Amino acid sequence: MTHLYGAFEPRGSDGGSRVGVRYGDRVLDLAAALDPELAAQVAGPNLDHLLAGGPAVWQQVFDAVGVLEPADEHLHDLADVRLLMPFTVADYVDFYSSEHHARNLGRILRPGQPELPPNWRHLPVGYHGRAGTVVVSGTDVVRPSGQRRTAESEVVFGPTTRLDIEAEVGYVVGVPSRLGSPVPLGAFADHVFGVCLVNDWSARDIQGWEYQPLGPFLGKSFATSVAAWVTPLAALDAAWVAPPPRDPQPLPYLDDAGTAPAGLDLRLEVRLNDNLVSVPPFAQMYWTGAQQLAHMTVNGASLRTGDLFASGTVSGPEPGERGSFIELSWNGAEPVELADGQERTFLEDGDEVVITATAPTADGGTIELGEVRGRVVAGRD
Ligand SMILES: O=C(O)/C=C/C(=O)CC(=O)CC(=O)O
Ligand SMILES: [Ca+2]
Ligand SMILES: [Mg+2]
Repeated sequence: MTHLYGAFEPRGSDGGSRVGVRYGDRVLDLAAALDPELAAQVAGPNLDHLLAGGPAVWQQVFDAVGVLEPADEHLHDLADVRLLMPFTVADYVDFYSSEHHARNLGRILRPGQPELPPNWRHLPVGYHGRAGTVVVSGTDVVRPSGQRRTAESEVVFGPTTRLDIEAEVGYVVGVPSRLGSPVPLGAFADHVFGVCLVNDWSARDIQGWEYQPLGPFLGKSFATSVAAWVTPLAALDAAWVAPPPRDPQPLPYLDDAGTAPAGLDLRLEVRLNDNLVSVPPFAQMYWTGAQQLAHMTVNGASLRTGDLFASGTVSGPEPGERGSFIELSWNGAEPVELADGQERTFLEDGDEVVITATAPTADGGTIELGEVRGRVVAGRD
């Protein structure tokens, strides 16, 4: 058993979608396996009902899953099911909280200017994304078309020539909050159910032309992939680590000095066509999920069940720890070598990207988060 929760539908059945827990290469029909009272908490086609249940219910289900001895009849081979979106995405926010990523992008896109914008160390910079185009792992990603400006300053339209990934970790909100009531740092675990891996696909040429002054728009809204599996915070007890030191000290609503460690020691791996191209370290993120949540609601903006907020691209200090190809290839100047003698700057049609991650456990082992996988297919004419 692993504590990975998702939604699945047995192939060729008309029984519909339901909540599943991952057992190796099988998936357990959770509602069928739990006693009726707890089963009611995981009712429905996906995790939405469980998410709304709140921390006491989450813990009850987690504990029950931990001691289940499921009957074979409730287990389905992964090969015989279709994995679906694990929850209904309400709002989607994406942050920019890796200092290494932000500095790299500053150097690449804004040479001659300070690497970090002046606000960066004072608040977790973010933008609102497009919830309706968040897709489950395994969904093909159609190469988007859009406007871009050529090196000769001509404005043209066509398929992106600089399609990229962003390896990220997403937080899944379960418990809503009231409009007008900020969620303080200490209330993070009252609202957030768990995490899932995210690939924030990005068309760098579209993005570079459109993004000033209001930020990313069509260059990122064509698709964002999430893992089919959500890992509850309860499974990450041994993964909390102190985030890097902050300078300057954040304003009080963001100041986590003296709180329990709020960084997460997740180790990501990014593969392109089965080549390991990067190992981004999530423990080094400057701003934590709790700070992102506090910032996102400090103006009184409310949360809804199913809100997804992503960390921002995870990049570490080393070249092999960068979570995007614009960084790995340094804007195309240094192609990434693949094992078969091929190289890549940005993605080609047919390329498949898989992001995986592990987290430490109390006994010195690791658990795996659910992967996020996506293949690029040619744009439609
Ligand atoms: O620095 C920029 O202009 C652009 C940055 C990004 O595209 C990154 C973004 O989406 C936020 C992140 O993933 O960190
Ligand atoms: Ca992003
Ligand atoms: Mg996106």
